[in-house]
Amino acid sequence: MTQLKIAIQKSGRLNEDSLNILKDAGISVSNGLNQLKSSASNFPLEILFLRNSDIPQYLIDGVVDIAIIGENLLVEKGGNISVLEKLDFSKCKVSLAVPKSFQYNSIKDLEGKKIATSYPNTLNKYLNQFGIEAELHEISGSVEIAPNIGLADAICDIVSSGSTLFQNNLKEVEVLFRSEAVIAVSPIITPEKQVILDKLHFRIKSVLKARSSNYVLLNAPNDKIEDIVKILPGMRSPTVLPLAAAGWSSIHTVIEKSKFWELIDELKNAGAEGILVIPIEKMVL
Ligand SMILES: Nc1ncnc2c1ncn2[C@@H]1O[C@H](COP(=O)(O)OP(=O)(O)OP(=O)(O)O)[C@@H](O)[C@H]1O
Ligand SMILES: O=P(O)(O)OC[C@H]1O[C@H](OP(=O)(O)OP(=O)(O)O)[C@H](O)[C@@H]1O
Ligand SMILES: [Mg+2]
Repeated sequence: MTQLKIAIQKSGRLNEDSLNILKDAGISVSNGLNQLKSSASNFPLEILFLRNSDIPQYLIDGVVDIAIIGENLLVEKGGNISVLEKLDFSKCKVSLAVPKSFQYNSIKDLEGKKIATSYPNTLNKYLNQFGIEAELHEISGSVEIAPNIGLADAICDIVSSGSTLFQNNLKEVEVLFRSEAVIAVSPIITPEKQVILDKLHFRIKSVLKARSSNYVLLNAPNDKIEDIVKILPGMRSPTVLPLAAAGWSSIHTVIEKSKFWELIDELKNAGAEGILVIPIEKMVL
């Protein structure tokens, strides 16, 4: 039987969230300690646990069909790998940073400077856009230490909370790229495997939609229903059910988490009471 091959980071930031999204999509994967390969028991999926930095090449060569990987790494490695879906975790930036004492006004200030980075291609492309020539030093980790040990004048690396920059007395001056974990697809996926991928993609979209939405129930006097319904986005139209108490109804709808706090004051002002917010497990549109 044909199986789709997915690469997942063996250990590190992406590992747990990657396994969780498969689990939420109803796919059971057993991954014992130090296991490098596993098969899902209830879906035609083979899982390979690999080093993050090796994954783009495996995709290019078609050794794996898809992968869960940071988009920043795909951009850095190039190749004809497509992004099927952004997964809303491992959000970070690839940024340029300089020591706090560096009087930075524009990218021109980096002309001729030494820059330490784990992302030389991404950085080169960015500098070329502005016609800046700099001396790039490629290092694979702990990049932020480079200016403090006299190795570089600036760095280009991943920034998330900014605490590593802060601890090393650096300030972010340019954001080159905003990244998050994605499902990446090999350029040489077969039509047979594409059918399996379409099924997996459908499930993952349902998981992502559910993760970003809540089910909301509220009570309102009947004469306020019209005003409240106007405020609510809903999948199609909110459900309105009568309460046991005469003249009152319960209104049910789905609200995107990002919009909830904007809507709540409007709903209360329009007469909504007893608002309940419930997580959604899956959402199939
Ligand atoms: N501090 C961070 N916050 C959020 N996402 C991050 C952060 N650092 C890295 N990432 C994202 O997570 C991915 C994996 O990062 P992780 O630190 O686990 O591995 P790595 O250092 O890139 O590579 P390796 O697996 O070779 O050690 C990165 O490619 C990036 O997309
Ligand atoms: O803005 P922050 O929240 O501080 O995160 C940014 C840091 O996180 C990553 O390092 P990681 O811990 O993965 O170590 P590494 O250099 O070995 O990859 C990245 O390379 C930055 O150094
Ligand atoms: Mg890292």
